[in-house]
Amino acid sequence: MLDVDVVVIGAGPVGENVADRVVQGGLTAAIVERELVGGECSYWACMPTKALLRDAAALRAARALPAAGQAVTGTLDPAAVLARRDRFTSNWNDAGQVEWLNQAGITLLRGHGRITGTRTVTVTHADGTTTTLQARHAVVISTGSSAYLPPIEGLADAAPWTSREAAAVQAVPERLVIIGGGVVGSEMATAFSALGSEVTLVSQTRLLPGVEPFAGGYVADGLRTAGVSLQLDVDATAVRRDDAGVHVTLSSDRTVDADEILVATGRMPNTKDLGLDQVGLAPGSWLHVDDALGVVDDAGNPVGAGWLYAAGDVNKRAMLTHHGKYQARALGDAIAARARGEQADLSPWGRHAATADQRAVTQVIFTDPEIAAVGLSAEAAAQAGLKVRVVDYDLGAVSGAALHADGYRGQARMVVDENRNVLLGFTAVGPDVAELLHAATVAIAGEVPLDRLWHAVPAYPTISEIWLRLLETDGR
Ligand SMILES: Cc1cc2nc3c(=O)[nH]c(=O)nc-3n(C[C@H](O)[C@H](O)[C@H](O)COP(=O)(O)OP(=O)(O)OC[C@H]3O[C@@H](n4cnc5c(N)ncnc54)[C@H](O)[C@@H]3O)c2cc1C
Ligand SMILES: NC(=O)c1ccc[n+]([C@@H]2O[C@H](COP(=O)([O-])OP(=O)(O)OC[C@H]3O[C@@H](n4cnc5c(N)ncnc54)[C@H](O)[C@@H]3O)[C@@H](O)[C@H]2O)c1
Repeated sequence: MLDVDVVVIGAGPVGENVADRVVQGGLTAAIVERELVGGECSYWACMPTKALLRDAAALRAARALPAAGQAVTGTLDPAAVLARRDRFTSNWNDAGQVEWLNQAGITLLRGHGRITGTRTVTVTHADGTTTTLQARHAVVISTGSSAYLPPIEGLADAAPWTSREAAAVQAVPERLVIIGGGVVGSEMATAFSALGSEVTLVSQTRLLPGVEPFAGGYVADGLRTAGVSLQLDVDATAVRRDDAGVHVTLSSDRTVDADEILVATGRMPNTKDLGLDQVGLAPGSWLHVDDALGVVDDAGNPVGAGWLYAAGDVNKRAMLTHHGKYQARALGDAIAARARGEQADLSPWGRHAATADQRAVTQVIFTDPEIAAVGLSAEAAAQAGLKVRVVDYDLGAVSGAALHADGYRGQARMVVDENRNVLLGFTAVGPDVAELLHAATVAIAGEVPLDRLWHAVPAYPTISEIWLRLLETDGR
C-alpha cells in the first residue's frame, strides 16, 4: 500500500498537468499510466497529425506567391514527412516525458488503474502484480477517450484504421476512404490527399457540423480542389474487405473501393474497466462533473463525497488538449487549496473555475484552409436563446490577407451579444488564420465591450485588420 495525497489515473496531457499543479501546491502525487506517458495527444493525435499536415501547408503557402512558387519545383516527399512525424512522437518512446515527471517530483506507476474503494486505486502492472494506492485528498480520473467504431455491417471485420493508425501510418495508401466528416476526418483527408492518396470522405452530415456552416463550406471547397471525393449527407451502410481492398456501400447506392478505411466518427470514454461500479456509476459512461470538476451522478449529486474528480476528454466538456490542461490547472490548484484549508474560488472566471469551457472554447482545425473558432457560433447562440447580431466580412478583402497570398479566400464572423455589446463568438476560415484566434479569445474572456475593442488598433498591413473591418461593418 502506498499512501499519497493525490492519485491521478491516466498520464495524458491532462493527468500530467493535474499532478504537476498539486505537487507545486505542496502535495504529493502518484500518476498511473497503462501505455505511454504523454497520452493520445503526444503519440497518436495532436502532434503526429499536425506533423503530417505541416509540410503540405508550407508548400501551399509558397505556391500562393508567384516567385516563391516558381522556386518550389519538386513535390512533397512522403518519407520525409513521416520521418519528421516520427521525431515529433519521439518514435513512440516516452523516456523524455518520464524524465519530466521525475524532475517534477511526481511518482509514476506503470499499469492499469482501477478504483477499488474510497480514495483507493489498485494498479495492475504488466507482469500481473498489483500496487494499491491510498489517496489522502483526491483521486482524479484523466483517462481520456478512444475512437468510437459505429455498428456498420462488416466494419469491425474489415481491419479499419482509427485515428491511431492514421497518425502512425508507415506507408501512405494509394486509396483511402474516410467515414466521418468531423475534425479528424477533415484533417486526415487534407493530410492524406497531400501525401498522394486518392481520398473519398463519407459524411452523414455536412462537413464539420460543429463549426459555422460557412467555414465548413470553405473546407469542402478546399478538399474538392485537392481532388478529394466528398460524399456528404450520405451513410456508409456496409463494409467488406477482400484481396482487392475494402469496399464501402453507401446509402446513395454507390460503392467506394479503397485500400484502407479510416473511421473518424467521434470518441468514447476510457471508463469501461475503471472500477466505476465501485462508486455507483455505469462502466463505460462519460463522467459528468460539476463546476469544481467533481464527478456527479445523473441527478447531479456528488459521487465519492468530494474526493473523486474527472478532467480532460473523459468529462466531455471540451475534448481538446488545451482545454483539458486548463481544467487540470484549475483542478490541481483547487485540490491543493482545499488541502491547505482554503476555499476554492469557483465563481465565474474565478481562479479555480474552468469557465472558458462553457464560454470560450477555442479550436483550430488544420485543414486547407484553416478554421479558427472561439465561443459560440450563431446557431449555438440562437439555441441558447441569446439575442445576438452576426457580423461577417470577406477576409480576402483585407489588405494584409491580399498581401499574404495571391487569391486569398476566406471569411470571418463575429457573434455579438446585443444586450451587453460584447463578443460571444468568432470564427475565421482562410489560409493561416490560426494565429488570429487569440485576439478573439482575449476579447471574449475579458468581456471587452466593442466600444473599447475599437481602440485596439490592428497593425497595417496584417490580416488582423479583419477586426477593424468587422467593427466598421458593425457600424463604427
Ligand atoms: C486524431 C486526433 C487529433 C487531435 N488533434 C488535436 C489538436 O490538434 N489539438 C487539440 O487541442 N486536441 C486535439 N485532439 C484531442 C486531444 O488528443 C485530446 O483532447 C487530448 O489527448 C485529451 O487529453 P487527456 O489527457 O484527457 O486524454 P489522453 O490523451 O487520451 O490520455 C489519457 C491517458 O490515460 C491512460 N489511461 C486510460 N485508462 C487508464 C487506466 N485505467 N489506467 C492507466 N492509464 C489509463 C491512457 O493510456 C492515456 O495515456 C486530437 C484528437 C485526435 C483523435
Ligand atoms: N485540430 C483539433 O483541435 C482536433 C483535431 C482532431 C480531433 N480533435 C478532437 O477530437 C475529437 C474527435 O474528433 P472526431 O472527428 O472523431 O469527432 P467529431 O465529433 O468531430 O466528428 C465525428 C463525425 O462523425 C460523424 N458520425 C458519427 N457517427 C457516424 C456514422 N455512423 N457514420 C458516419 N458518420 C458518423 C458525426 O456526424 C461527426 O460529423 C473532437 O472532439 C475534436 O475536437 C481536435
